[in-house]
Amino acid sequence: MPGGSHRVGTVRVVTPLRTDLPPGAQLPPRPANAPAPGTVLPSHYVRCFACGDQSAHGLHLRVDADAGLALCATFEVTEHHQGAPGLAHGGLLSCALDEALGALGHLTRTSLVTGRLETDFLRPVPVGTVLHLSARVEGVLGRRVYASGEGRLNSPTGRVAVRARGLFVEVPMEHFVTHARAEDIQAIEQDPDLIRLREHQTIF
Ligand SMILES: CCCCC/C=C\C/C=C\C/C=C\C/C=C\CCCC(=O)SCCNC(=O)CCNC(=O)[C@H](O)C(C)(C)COP(=O)(O)OP(=O)(O)OC[C@H]1O[C@@H](n2cnc3c(N)ncnc32)[C@H](O)[C@@H]1OP(=O)(O)O
Repeated sequence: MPGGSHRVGTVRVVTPLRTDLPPGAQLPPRPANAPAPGTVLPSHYVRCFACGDQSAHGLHLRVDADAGLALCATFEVTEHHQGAPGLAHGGLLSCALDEALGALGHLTRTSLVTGRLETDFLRPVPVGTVLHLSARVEGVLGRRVYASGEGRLNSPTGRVAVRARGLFVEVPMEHFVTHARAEDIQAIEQDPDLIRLREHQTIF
C-alpha cells in the first residue's frame, strides 16, 4: 500500500503509512505449538466486547485458526450494532477486524495490542449479515507485528465489505496487569476462567 502525500504550499509532504511493511520485516515460521488449523481459538477475556461470551450486546466473534499465520472469524451483525438505521456501525466493523487481527497472537504465541489500525469501508453491512473475516500476519520486525484482514458478506467467498491493516505491538502480560483496574484483577483472581488463554498460550 503506498504512503499518503499532500501539498503544503509548493512542498509535497510524504507520510509513509505506519502499517506499511517496513524494510527488514519478515514472515516468521508457524510456531510448532501454534493451534492446529481448524481449532476454535478461545476468547482471551469473557468480558471482551468483541470476543467475550459475557458481553451481552458484544460481537461474540468466533475465531478459528487457519494454516500458516492466519485465522478466520465470524460474527452476526445484530440490531445492537447499528449506526445508520439497519446498518452496522463502522466503528464496530473496525472493532471486529481489530479483534481478528489481534487474535493472530494465538498463532505467533505472543500477546499483541493494537498500535495502529486502518480500515476501508467498501460496502454497507446490513443487520442480519454474518460477516466472514479473515486475517493474516504480513511480517514481523522486533516487537512490531504487521497484519491485514478483510470481512466478506455472508460467506467466506462473499463480497468484500471491509478491509483493514494494522500494526500490533507485542507486550508482556505485565502490560495488562499494570494498566487494569484493581477490581478487574481481583475478579480474575477470584474467577480465573474469565481469561481463557491457558489452552493455547503459555503466558499464564
Ligand atoms: C492477570 C490479568 C491479565 C489480563 C489479560 C487479559 C487478556 C489480555 C491477554 C491477551 C490479549 C490477547 C489477545 C487480544 C486480542 C485482541 C484484542 C484487540 C487488540 C486491542 O484492541 S488492544 C487495545 C488497544 N491498544 C492499546 O491499548 C495499546 C495502547 N498503547 C500502548 O500501550 C503502547 O503505546 C504500546 C504498548 C503499543 C507501545 O508502547 P511501548 O512503550 O511498549 O513500546 P514502544 O513505544 O517502544 O513501541 C514498540 C515499537 O512499536 C512501535 N509503535 C508503537 N506504537 C506505534 C504506532 N501507533 N505506530 C507505529 N509504530 C508504533 C514503536 O515505534 C516501537 O518500534 P521500535 O521498537 O522499532 O522502535
